[in-house]
Amino acid sequence: MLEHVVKRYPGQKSPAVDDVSMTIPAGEVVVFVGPSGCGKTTTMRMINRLIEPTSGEITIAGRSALSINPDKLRRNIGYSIQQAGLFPHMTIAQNIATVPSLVGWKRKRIEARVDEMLDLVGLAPDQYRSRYPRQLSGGQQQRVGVARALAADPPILLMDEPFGAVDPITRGQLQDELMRLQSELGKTIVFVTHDFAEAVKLGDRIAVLGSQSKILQYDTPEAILANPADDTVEGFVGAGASLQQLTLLRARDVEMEHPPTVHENDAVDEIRRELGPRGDAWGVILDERNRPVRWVYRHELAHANDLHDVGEPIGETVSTQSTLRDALEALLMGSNASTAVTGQRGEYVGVVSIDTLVSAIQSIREEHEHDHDDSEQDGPDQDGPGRDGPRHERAESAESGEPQP
Ligand SMILES: Nc1ncnc2c1ncn2[C@@H]1O[C@H](COP(=O)(O)OP(=O)(O)OP(=O)(O)O)[C@@H](O)[C@H]1O
Repeated sequence: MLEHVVKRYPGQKSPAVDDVSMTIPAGEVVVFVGPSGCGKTTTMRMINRLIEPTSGEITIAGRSALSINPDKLRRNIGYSIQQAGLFPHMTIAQNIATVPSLVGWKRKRIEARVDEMLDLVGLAPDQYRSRYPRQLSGGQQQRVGVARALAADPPILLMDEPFGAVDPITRGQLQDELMRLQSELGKTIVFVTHDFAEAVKLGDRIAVLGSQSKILQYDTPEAILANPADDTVEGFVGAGASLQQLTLLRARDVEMEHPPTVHENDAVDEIRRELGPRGDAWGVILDERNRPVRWVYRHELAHANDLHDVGEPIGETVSTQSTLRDALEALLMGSNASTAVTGQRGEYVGVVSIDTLVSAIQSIREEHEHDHDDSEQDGPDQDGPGRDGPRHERAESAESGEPQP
């Protein structure tokens, strides 16, 4: 918890951080987002006392951070930064072992922990433990940076633009991985970025900061997207707000549509009957294992004798775990204004149409229209669409193999 925290750098007229108060809930990911130079890094570094506040109070689990020896404090707070900040002259294993060695772990325990951490971040220990940082790609170095920050199992993790220096694809992968890790570890994470989309993806809560770290809005991503506190926040959220809202919901969270279905081997008359006389009616053709294969339109059936010969390929499908953003992308690549949704074994479940996507955005917006003022105290709304558990579970990728609802 930060209370009236001020940081004034020597020789500066105005403080870099001016009177910031906020509570960071345990076990959540809180993202500081704001323009360059607004004081995000300064605010974050005061939490582990890499920077000493000029005034104000910082308490961690009820204890004043200023009363804890700074070295001890920092050993309990993992820290990872842009470009990983690895020690170039030390091997990957030595880098990861930094804090465990400092706190006096036995050699065997450290070795086991290094391998466990490498596994956790998706790097084969045999291959990587003896390499030096320069022998790794940027993305791999970031992974090691995260492994090092987690090595001594600190309850709190500070991450300062940790994925800022990698290409967009690697960045997306690292974000997915962090969400997977967090769903296992449940750390309290403070994450700094200037990328609002990254904040939406990773944050349970986002603090939008203005100059001198003034908190312009501190709320869930849903609430900020639906109801920016003022013009500055709105400008920051940007024109992509509606699209970003689609990353907050999964296909399984919305009511899917269920057009008529037919199996390839069924008689053409069956689907004719189901679709009725309207030429623009359409349905879904399934194969013998119930996987969706083609869209079929009523007007194509006039002279058809066999369902193997009609329809348009369905192309990209999404799973019930996929986000609505994925569904939109699949929809835009296909021929029908709908995306077929499949279950764990690829079996057909229903379709998400463009109308479903539009109404999902509308319902998020309406839900947050009136609760904006008190949402800071209330915490996340557990009943709303998409509030089906901690955010990191909800937005995880389709590969997670979670049981279907
Ligand atoms: N050691 C320092 N001495 C003097 N001024 C500093 C120092 N560190 C930062 N500042 C100033 O404090 C302000 C906030 O800097 P800070 O690095 O916290 O911002 P930031 O939001 O993290 O920026 P960025 O996104 O560019 O990293 C800036 O105006 C910066 O110039």
